[in-house]
Amino acid sequence: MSTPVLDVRGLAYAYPDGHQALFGVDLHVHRGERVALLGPNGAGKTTLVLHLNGILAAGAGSVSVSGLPVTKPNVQEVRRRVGIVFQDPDDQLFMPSVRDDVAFGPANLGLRGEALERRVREALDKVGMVDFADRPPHHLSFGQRRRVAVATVLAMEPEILVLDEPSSNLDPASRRELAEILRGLDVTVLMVTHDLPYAFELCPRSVVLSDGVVVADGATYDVLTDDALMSAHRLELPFGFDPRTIGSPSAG
Ligand SMILES: Nc1ncnc2c1ncn2[C@@H]1O[C@H](COP(=O)(O)OP(=O)(O)OP(=O)(O)O)[C@@H](O)[C@H]1O
Repeated sequence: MSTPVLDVRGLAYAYPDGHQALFGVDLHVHRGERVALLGPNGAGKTTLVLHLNGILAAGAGSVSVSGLPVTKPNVQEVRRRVGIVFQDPDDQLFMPSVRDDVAFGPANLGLRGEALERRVREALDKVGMVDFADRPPHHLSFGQRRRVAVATVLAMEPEILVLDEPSSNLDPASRRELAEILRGLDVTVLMVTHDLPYAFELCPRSVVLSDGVVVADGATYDVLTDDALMSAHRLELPFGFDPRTIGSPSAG
């Protein structure tokens, strides 16, 4: 099989106060996959994500992105390859205009002039925000800001897009629109979420992390319909949502 885009092996991590958050996590994500990372509060999902672009350094084990180890000397290239969209778009948008925010990363990589303009336009086009290029980000709705945050990451042409709770704080229409955008992207996706219907809709595969350990890794349908697994790890389907009555969504 090809080199995984994301290859996490035996990853263990303890915070400086001694709290052990990850115990030997293995996770392999291949090109084009969309994978949901599920698990109760405190499972270690954020801790894992912070290792993917070198914000945290592995205590034991390793993380590689398309064969490149996530280590200090590689951190700049790793951060181009791993695009993380954090939960709060305001953590990612700080320039006077949408265009400037989306241009910031590629300009840092040395892109200029028409090449930079094109990169920005393409990224905004992917999230349906071209018409907002001249607007100050703080004048946009929350849902629009989240889409711009996704564009800032796409403009780096990452190998993997990591999304932390992408559906949080979105109204139903914005939630659906973002799902359509994400489904249409030609990029590998790892999505951290407590929104199990969103995981079901978007990600054919789910990985469940609990107490710092991977306790399940398989088809999202199988994970969400495994009642013993779900209750053992405090995962609950919202009232009225039953994957069995919907059936497996297409992987497309
Ligand atoms: N800076 C820190 N120092 C010490 N312990 C921490 C720190 N950050 C997180 N933890 C602990 O590590 C464990 C994993 O936390 P983490 O934030 O990775 O979980 P999570 O799965 O992302 O949770 P949530 O779903 O609530 O976002 C928790 O027990 C948490 O209290």
